[in-house]
Amino acid sequence: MELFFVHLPLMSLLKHAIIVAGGIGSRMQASTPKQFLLLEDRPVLMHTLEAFYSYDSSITLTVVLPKEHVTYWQQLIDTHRFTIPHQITHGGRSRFESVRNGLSVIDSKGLVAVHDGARPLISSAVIARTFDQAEKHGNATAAVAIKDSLRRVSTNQNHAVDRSEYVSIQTPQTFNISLIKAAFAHASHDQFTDDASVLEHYGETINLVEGDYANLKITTPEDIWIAEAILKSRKK
Ligand SMILES: Nc1ccn([C@@H]2O[C@H](COP(=O)(O)OP(=O)(O)OP(=O)(O)O)[C@@H](O)[C@H]2O)c(=O)n1
Ligand SMILES: C[C@](O)(CO)[C@H](O)COP(=O)(O)O
Repeated sequence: MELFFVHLPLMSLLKHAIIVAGGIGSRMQASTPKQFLLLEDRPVLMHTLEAFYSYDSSITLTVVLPKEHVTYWQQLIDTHRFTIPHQITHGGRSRFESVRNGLSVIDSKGLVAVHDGARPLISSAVIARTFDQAEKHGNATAAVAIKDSLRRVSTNQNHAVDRSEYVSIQTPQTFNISLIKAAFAHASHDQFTDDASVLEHYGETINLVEGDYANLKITTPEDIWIAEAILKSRKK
């Protein structure tokens, strides 16, 4: 008797992204939180959402905003005729709390990319890399090699350290949803500066993938000029 095997295509897991934009941007020293500042013709946060939507228009987008800026964001949506679908939830006092709030409104299984709203230049290639690797390993975090020399500083001294032992961590940080929710539920404090650290604290090994130097985090005023220069160079 002959047996026939039907090869079904592997079903891809459902994709979500939480875009955290719940901070106040104190280091930018602007009157409006940096995620709403104009980068060329539209707010930083719109560039970020467009990047995820152009990676995959079927992705579910959750935006975390400071509660007191939700109305302002809705006005910006009208002004800029912004049509990318997304749900909104409120931020917390720390980035950790904002991500946790974002996770709490996602009730399906699959993969979730957590990304800083303040990283508007993220490429489809880096987003894809984190989703592909998270599908295989349960988590994937974008990282780049350090370009500067590094020194460890203490009160009265400083010492050179070997920079090849370090990488600079970016977002997206992409996870199996059940796993990252369990890690956030288990966390004993809210001072984690990123989500991979929350998962590591839960006992998992972090899987690094190649990020992109252009995926800068808008943090201080000159970052806006640099981001605009990068956008301009992409149009050439
Ligand atoms: N309570 C917070 C703090 C930060 N973030 C978001 O996390 C990302 C990275 O944080 P950071 O660059 O530090 O933003 P801010 O906290 O806004 O900036 P600052 O530290 O200069 O005040 C940003 O997109 C920011 O909006 C957030 O959603 N909720
Ligand atoms: C998540 C992050 O962007 C990875 O580099 C970074 O840790 C955020 O840190 P911040 O102090 O909130 O800017």
